[in-house]
Amino acid sequence: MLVELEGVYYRYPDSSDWVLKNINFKAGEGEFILILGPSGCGKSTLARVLNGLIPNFYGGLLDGKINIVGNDPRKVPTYEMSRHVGFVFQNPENQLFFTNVEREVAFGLENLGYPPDEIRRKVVKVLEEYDLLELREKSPFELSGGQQQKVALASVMALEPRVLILDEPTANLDPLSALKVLGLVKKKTLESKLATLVIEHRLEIVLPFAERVVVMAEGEIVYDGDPLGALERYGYLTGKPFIIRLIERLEKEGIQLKAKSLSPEDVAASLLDILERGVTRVGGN
Ligand SMILES: Nc1ncnc2c1ncn2[C@@H]1O[C@H](COP(=O)(O)OP(=O)(O)OP(=O)(O)O)[C@@H](O)[C@H]1O
Repeated sequence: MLVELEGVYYRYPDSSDWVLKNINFKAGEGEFILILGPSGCGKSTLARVLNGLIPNFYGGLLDGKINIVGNDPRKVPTYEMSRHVGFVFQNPENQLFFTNVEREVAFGLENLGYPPDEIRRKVVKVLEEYDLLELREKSPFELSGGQQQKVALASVMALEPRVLILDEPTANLDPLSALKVLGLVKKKTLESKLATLVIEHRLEIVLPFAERVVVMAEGEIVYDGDPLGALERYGYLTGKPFIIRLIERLEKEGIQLKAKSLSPEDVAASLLDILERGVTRVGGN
């Protein structure tokens, strides 16, 4: 397991009650997990526990068993945690500081004391991987929202973290850029055996990538399971994604899709199967 939380409670220095209550959560290699829940339920607070900003930066009272890639954030400084846990903020502008993309990506590695030639090698590799090599001399602030998001992601990925947390990664992106960024993250999660946690409201875009959904409410985890179960119980939290509305609309017509998952590939395969075999209506109107 890369992440193990057992009976975790947390309160900020000025909170009147626990903000996280009895959190039991594990995440292993290659998992892509979507974290859902209404505003104020504790999603960002949970992310801060995982990257060590809680308690190292925020203070407060943190209780319970915590193991993040073999580390307890209460015993390890935040910069050391950043080696293991990559965190991409909702607004990438807030984590970009330098006058060119290359410097931006190199910064974290310099901070961790890597030798210059190793830094150069790692920077080029990550810039290539994220299709940013041509933009290496540009200021991150001249780039589009999608490109900035990729630079923020590349800067974090250059440190080769085992756990990746994305806080509303698609908030500033058009749907196509959002799909591209998430596709890249999903690929990386599987290839490098990361545990990736995505906090996101735009279910429509993230759901097809997630095999596991965690729903939080008032500081507790109230659901941890497959995406369909989460939608059945908590669909009202965010509105149903397009793909679910499509499946329900077809069911109304008596056409049942036998998709293995909600990924566009599986839904398309199921639709093609129907086209090939012809429609067999079951009930419906
Ligand atoms: N720095 C802080 N100091 C004190 N209380 C805080 C702090 N940050 C968040 N809180 C409180 O902790 C609770 C959980 O907030 P958190 O930001 O984790 O929720 P969230 O689910 O991420 O919300 P959103 O979706 O709006 O980002 C809320 O009641 C919030 O007011």
